[in-house]
Amino acid sequence: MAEARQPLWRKVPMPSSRVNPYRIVIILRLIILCFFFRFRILTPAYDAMPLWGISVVCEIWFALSWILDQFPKWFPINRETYLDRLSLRFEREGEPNKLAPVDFFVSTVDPLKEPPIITANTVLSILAVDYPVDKVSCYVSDDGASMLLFDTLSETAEFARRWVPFCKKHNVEPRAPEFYFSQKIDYLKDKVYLGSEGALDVEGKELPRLVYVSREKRPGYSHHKKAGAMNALIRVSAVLTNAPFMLNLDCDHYLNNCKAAREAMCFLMDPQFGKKLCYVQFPQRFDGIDRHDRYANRNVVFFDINMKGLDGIQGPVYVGTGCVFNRQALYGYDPPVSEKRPKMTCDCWPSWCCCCFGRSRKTKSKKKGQGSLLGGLLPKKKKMAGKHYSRKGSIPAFELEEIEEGLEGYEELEKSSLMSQKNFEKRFGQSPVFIASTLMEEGGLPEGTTSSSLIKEAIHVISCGYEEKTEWGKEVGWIYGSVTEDILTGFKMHCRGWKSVYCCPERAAFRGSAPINLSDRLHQVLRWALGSIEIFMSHHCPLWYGWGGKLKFLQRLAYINTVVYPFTSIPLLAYCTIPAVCLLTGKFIIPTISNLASIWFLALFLSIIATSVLELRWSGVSIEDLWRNEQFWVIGGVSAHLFAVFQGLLKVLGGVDTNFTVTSKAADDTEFGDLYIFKWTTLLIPPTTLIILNLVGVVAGVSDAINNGYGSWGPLFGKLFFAFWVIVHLYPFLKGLMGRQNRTPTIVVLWSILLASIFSLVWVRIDPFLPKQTGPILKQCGVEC
Ligand SMILES: O=c1ccn([C@@H]2O[C@H](COP(=O)(O)OP(=O)(O)O[C@H]3O[C@H](CO)[C@@H](O)[C@H](O)[C@H]3O)[C@@H](O)[C@H]2O)c(=O)[nH]1
Ligand SMILES: [Mn+2]
Repeated sequence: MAEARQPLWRKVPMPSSRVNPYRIVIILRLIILCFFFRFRILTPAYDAMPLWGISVVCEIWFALSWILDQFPKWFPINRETYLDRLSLRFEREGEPNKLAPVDFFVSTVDPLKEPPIITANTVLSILAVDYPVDKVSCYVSDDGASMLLFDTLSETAEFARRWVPFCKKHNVEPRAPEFYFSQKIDYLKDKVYLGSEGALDVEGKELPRLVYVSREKRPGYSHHKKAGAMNALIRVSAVLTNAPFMLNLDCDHYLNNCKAAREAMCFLMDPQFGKKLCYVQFPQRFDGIDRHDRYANRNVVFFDINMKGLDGIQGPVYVGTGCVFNRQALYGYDPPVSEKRPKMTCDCWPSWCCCCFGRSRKTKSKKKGQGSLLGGLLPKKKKMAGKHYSRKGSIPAFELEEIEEGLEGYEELEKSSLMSQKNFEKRFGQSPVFIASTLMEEGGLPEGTTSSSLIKEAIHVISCGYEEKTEWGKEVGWIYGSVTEDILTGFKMHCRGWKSVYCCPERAAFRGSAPINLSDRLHQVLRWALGSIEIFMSHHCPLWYGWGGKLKFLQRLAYINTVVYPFTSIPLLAYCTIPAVCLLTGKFIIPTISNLASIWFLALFLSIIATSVLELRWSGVSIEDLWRNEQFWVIGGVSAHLFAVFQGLLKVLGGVDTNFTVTSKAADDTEFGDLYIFKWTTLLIPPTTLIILNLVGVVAGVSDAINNGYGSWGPLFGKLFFAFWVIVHLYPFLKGLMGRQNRTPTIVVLWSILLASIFSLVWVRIDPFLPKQTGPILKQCGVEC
């Protein structure tokens, strides 16, 4: 009994011996940065003002983006769950099982890029989940309305009758057949069970529900891609099963740990803490990535450093898959306010940290009536469900009293019910069954409904006109307006004051596939960056949206970072080009460097290295992963991100729409997206140009040094170092460009040759080996000549 009362999870703080040095170095780096900028700004290069100006602007941008990236990692934490206590508390012998029901959502759209067998695997892994069967329902959204998938799913359902009992009997992991059988183990070694009848016997044993959903689509209606598909699933599932929690997965992310749903319940069913949670996010882990992870597909730095940092503030961002939602949060409600007076400080250290600073001011200024959308609706709820709902939490207490006082006469009650019915329809659309379901906070279906009428209603709520003139996609459900609907949806919830939790069980909860070739990968980051730009240019931009709300300051910094990072491509490209330009024109951006100044340069480099090393130490990320991350930052930065910025501008200024190109899930993609050749070439040009520019710069530097002696070795070394940096960073890109994994369109090669010829021509014009040549390069040694 006492055991059952114990907490279901625990925050595991990072040891202070790890975090404190890390924080000290961050502060030092900030101070050094100030001195560095003092030097840079006070010593302009008078003969190369534009170059100097550009480089300083770039440096300032880099510093700002560093701050945006760094400070949300100030309070990293880990969490630990206790599954045994969960089942002690909610699964007592002889009593009905009290674990909360969960609706699983799987989305798929393109049967060619996402072969149905992948979805089938995911579905099987869900059906075999270690959770009470009557509490599991699996909804598959097929945006492609593919007959092939429909057939596959009916076969899958049939196969599940064998597969599920087999998994449970032998306790296998993972429960996606393809991945289970691809493990190199001798299945017959210690269990000879294939002949046993029991494993095949499914009679009498219940299986979880499996529902195939393909929403209606018509020309002339906007379908809002994945977000639209998810919103259709919210409504269908509300009508058919209405579990209070839903687990959302992309079709390729199968359940790798059959206890994943239980892990999430340790947080969501926590009596106090759970009520404030909008979702529990799991890290994304991947199969089938090349051993060296050339294109940083695993995103380890993001999943093991940034997300753990956010977990210590208001919670991880939602990343689109592997996430268990609280249904109430998706309905656009505010989290319940705790019974106690609102705390003036957060759990952060030190207590005067910026997030609390912002908050204590806000609590005072909170206006009456704010966030009380439901104020007028409360009586209706009471009437309909005959139960007191805790959504009271979202309404300031004094206001609630007012409402209750106003409810004296029955007439008034009727009137307000009518009003609220209207409000509900405005918000959720015209489905009485759906609206009734939203009031059942504990889940479950309204009484007196027949399954045939429910199915009819389910079809009604996925018709394409259903969302018109409602709040779906604006305040309710997955939010529309960006191809990275995930970031936007999570952001809105955090703005409302919800918290989220990052859950990293030892055995990865889910595993998915990632694009392995360069073209797919660049396309993916292009889409992500585009999504960010879309948010940046919308009214949901975290730079100005929701100030005065409940978004913590550091959390806001993190969200700002997620929408502005693509812009870094511009200074990055400029900064990478400047050295070559310097060498070609003989004008330098750092005219003279004093001993003191060189100390700031050195200190800056050292502190950059030190932060990385200390970050690796508290997170356990390997140096190789950090390196890949850095490399891909440059590769994506000078190509896909840059392109996204232009495409985003085009969209806003010219109204050119962005499309959602689904990432191929099959490991061996055969065709090279023939439709997108033009796009690809455009993407591949900037890095190619960059490399050529730098090679030219290096050659220029070498010949210059040979011609002019000792005087120019300094810039030459700088140049060599820089070329090394660029080449090392672009190495995986080059390999991808040349390698077999990626069939490069001939056009890219042609472009490169063309660019190379242009530069060679320029080179011939300024050949410093010719005696008495007074080309631009020779000017640089000035007096010495
Ligand atoms: O009209 C559409 C388009 C996409 N999808 C589904 O959306 C999911 C994500 O698409 P994918 O191409 O795999 O995107 P990734 O880049 O791999 O996905 C990451 O980034 C996306 C945001 O851009 C998130 O939506 C994803 O969940 C997240 O895993 C897939 O299941 C698709 O089937 C739909 O259901 N309908
Ligand atoms: Mn994916």
